[in-house]
Amino acid sequence: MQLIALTGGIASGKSTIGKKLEELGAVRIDADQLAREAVEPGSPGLELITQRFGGDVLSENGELNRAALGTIVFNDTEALNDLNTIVHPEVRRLLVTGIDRARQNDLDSVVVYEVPLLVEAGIENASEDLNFDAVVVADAPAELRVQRMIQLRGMSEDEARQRIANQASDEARRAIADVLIDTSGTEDHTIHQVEELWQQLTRQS
Ligand SMILES: CC(C)(COP(=O)(O)OP(=O)(O)OC[C@H]1O[C@@H](n2cnc3c(N)ncnc32)[C@H](O)[C@@H]1O)[C@@H](O)C(=O)NCCC(=O)NCCS
Ligand SMILES: Nc1ncnc2c1ncn2[C@@H]1O[C@H](COP(=O)(O)OP(=O)(O)OP(=O)(O)O)[C@@H](O)[C@H]1O
Repeated sequence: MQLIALTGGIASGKSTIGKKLEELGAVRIDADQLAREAVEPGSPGLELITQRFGGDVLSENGELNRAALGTIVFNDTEALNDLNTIVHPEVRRLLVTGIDRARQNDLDSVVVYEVPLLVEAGIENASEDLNFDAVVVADAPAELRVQRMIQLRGMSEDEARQRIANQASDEARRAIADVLIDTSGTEDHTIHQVEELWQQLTRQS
C-alpha cells in the first residue's frame, strides 16, 4: 500500500485532483468529509461543540449550522483552536480506520488522504507516525484562490480572505511538497499533471 497526502490551500484544487486520482484507481479519504462525520447529530463531537459554542450553532433539525459556526471560528483564533481540538482527534481516528480498511481490501492500493491542514496545528503530527510515501501539494496563488471562492462559491471577498488568513502560507506548504501540482492554469492542465503523477505512482508499486 502507498499512502499519499494531498494538501493545498482553500480552493487550490485538492478535490479536483483527489477525484481524478480516485477515478484512476486510488482510494480517496477526504478530511473535510471525516470532519463532517465527526459532528453528525448524536455524536460526542457535536455535543462538545454545543457545550463550547452554545445552541445557536445548531439548525432547527439539530444538525450543525456550518455557516454559523464558520462565521464564529474564522473570526476568532481561540475559537478555531477550540473547534480543532474537538474535531481533529476524531478525524484522526476515522482516518486510521479508513487506511486499515483499504489495506485489508488490497495490499497494493494507493490511498490518497486529501487534507487541507497538513502543515497547520492539529493535523501536522499525522505525517510523523503515518509515514506518507509522498506529499502532493496543489499550488495556486492566494489571489487566484480568492477569485475562485468569490466567483465559484459565492463567498464575499472578506470571507474568502479570512479563510486564507487562517491557513498556512503557500511557502510553508511548498516546503513539505514532494510533488507540486500547478493548479493556476486550466483544469485540463491540472488533470494532465494528475495523470502523470498516477503513472509515476503505479510504476513504483
Ligand atoms: C468551521 C466549519 C463548520 C465550516 O464549515 P464549511 O462547510 O463552511 O466549510 P468546509 O468544512 O467545507 O471547509 C472548507 C474549507 O475551509 C477550510 N477550513 C476548514 N476548517 C478549517 C480550519 N479548522 N482551519 C483552517 N481552514 C479550515 C479548508 O480549506 C476546507 O477545505 C468546518 O470547516 C469545520 O468544522 N472545521 C473544523 C474541522 C476542520 O479542521 N476541518 C478541516 C479538515 S480536518
Ligand atoms: N487549474 C485548476 N485546477 C483545479 N481547479 C480549478 C482549476 N481552475 C479552476 N478550478 C476550479 O477551482 C475550484 C477548486 O475547487 P476544489 O474543490 O477542487 O478545491 P479544494 O482545494 O478542494 O477546496 P477546499 O479547500 O475548499 O475543499 C473548482 O471549482 C475548480 O473547478
